[in-house]
Amino acid sequence: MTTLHPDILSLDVDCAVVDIEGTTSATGYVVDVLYPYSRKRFGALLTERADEPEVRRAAEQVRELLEEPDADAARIEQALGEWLDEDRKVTPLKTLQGILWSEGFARGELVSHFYADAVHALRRWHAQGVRLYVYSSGSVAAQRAWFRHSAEGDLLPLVSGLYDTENAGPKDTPRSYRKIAKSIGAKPDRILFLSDRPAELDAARKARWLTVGVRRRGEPYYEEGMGDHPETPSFAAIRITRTIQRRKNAACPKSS
Ligand SMILES: CSCCC(=O)C(=O)COP(=O)(O)O
Ligand SMILES: [Mg+2]
Repeated sequence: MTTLHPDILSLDVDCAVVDIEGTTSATGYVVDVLYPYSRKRFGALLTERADEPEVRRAAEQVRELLEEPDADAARIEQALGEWLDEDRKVTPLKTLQGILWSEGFARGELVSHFYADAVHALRRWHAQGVRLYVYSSGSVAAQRAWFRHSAEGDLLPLVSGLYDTENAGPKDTPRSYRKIAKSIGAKPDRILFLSDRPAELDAARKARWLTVGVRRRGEPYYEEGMGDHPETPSFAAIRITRTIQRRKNAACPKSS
């Protein structure tokens, strides 16, 4: 990484992978708008749509996590509510939220939030030919709806692939980042990861990715800081140069 100006981070990479909550978008919006939206609807989803394969599979995963094989819909709803209160990034919770949110976005009841600097940078990098990916604890279905239904319009065409805790694994585990790098076909040192959470940045670095902590005032990890990762308060301060001659096989093909 080169420093052009004390506040500008200049990086030479082929791909950027972005976290959502706290990084491209405000945690407050997720917690204040999306979480109550799902909480109100879990009961009906678990009872009226219990036979849908995704709902059945998520309910089964909740029972496994609780180690309560006979947990009924009411008990599962209670557990989901507790995980929401604790903001636990548990896969079946995220799957069920993803079902409800994507339907809410499609009906026009929800519109996603992006920080303006993130939208500008994603558009700029995409125009430069930088391949963009998302890695979030929110399910792939939720991510797709989130990017499609933003206040700035449909941002989904900017991204080449979406990763979550189901198709990649937990975000604080280096193995998940190795899996993503393999899936997108990029060398780890040609991938930039942007996140608000130091544990995720640590895991990405262990997988030999480049990391930048996005440290926005008012976000939950602001006070904790980004450890020893380079940090920025805004995507506006990140320049992607791609000056190194592209090597054979260095391209990042499209993924899921
Ligand atoms: C569209 S994803 C909604 C946000 C969410 O539920 C979540 O868990 C995001 O976590 P992140 O990994 O993006 O910090
Ligand atoms: Mg985050």
